[in-house]
Amino acid sequence: MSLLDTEGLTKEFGGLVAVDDVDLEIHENESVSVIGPNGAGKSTLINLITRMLDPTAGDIRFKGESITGLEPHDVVQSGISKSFQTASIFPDLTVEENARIAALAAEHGAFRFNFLRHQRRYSEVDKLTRRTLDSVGLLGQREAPAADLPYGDKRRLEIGIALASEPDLLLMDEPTAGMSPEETHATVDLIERVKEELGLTILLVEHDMEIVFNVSDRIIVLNRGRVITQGTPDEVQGHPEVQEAYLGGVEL
Ligand SMILES: Nc1ncnc2c1ncn2[C@@H]1O[C@H](COP(=O)(O)OP(=O)(O)OP(=O)(O)O)[C@@H](O)[C@H]1O
Repeated sequence: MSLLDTEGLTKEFGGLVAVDDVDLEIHENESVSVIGPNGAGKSTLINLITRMLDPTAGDIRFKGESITGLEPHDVVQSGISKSFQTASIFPDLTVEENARIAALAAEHGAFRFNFLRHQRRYSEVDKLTRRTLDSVGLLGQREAPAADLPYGDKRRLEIGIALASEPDLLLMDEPTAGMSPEETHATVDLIERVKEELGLTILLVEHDMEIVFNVSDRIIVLNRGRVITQGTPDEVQGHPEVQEAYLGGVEL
């Protein structure tokens, strides 16, 4: 069974069809990248899955159940998390405080219906905070104000914050945008490591083809809201429509 699938997923903005009748299937433990030219509908697709946007038509299923009617925080509780760009970090708080807030938010959902067990949960928040920082290699910097972290480490913290809810599916929208080559390498290594260690499934939107071809088991190509092809990196690389649509005919 697929972990996530969409059927006829469509989003219109006025007369513009940003996501057009998209059927996707993402399997457990896969790394899938969505690529396509500017305006192809990649971010809109991710925002539909996190329920930040309402679809015009179609259905989204996670672990076999429709999530199309859920609120965004219920989607997180169901096991889907998105690594937001710097917006999710509180710059005046320390790295540890940032991770703790994410851990608290994650635990809050779990103890919503069980207030008597708050006390026990606090030690779980401690554990989760520590594990979150450890998983992204930031335990050593836990006392630093988040604002003082180098850019690449800020992005690691965001990935950590997304991991605090212990998701099954991690969505990432251009995780290496604005990074130096060294930071990009470190982030790609981090993505691969957390995927292995935490048994994650990853759905990635990315422009950097080196990253896409390195980390993806499968690539989905969008153009004008429609899936024009999908397959392994090798299959997609040679596809004439991809070269035409995505690269304007330039060889990859
Ligand atoms: N909130 C919105 N209101 C109106 N139009 C929108 C909105 N969000 C996106 N669009 C339009 O929908 C289309 C798809 O946009 P989207 O941001 O999903 O593309 P993208 O593939 O992520 O592009 P990029 O690679 O440039 O980030 C574009 O034409 C965009 O202008």
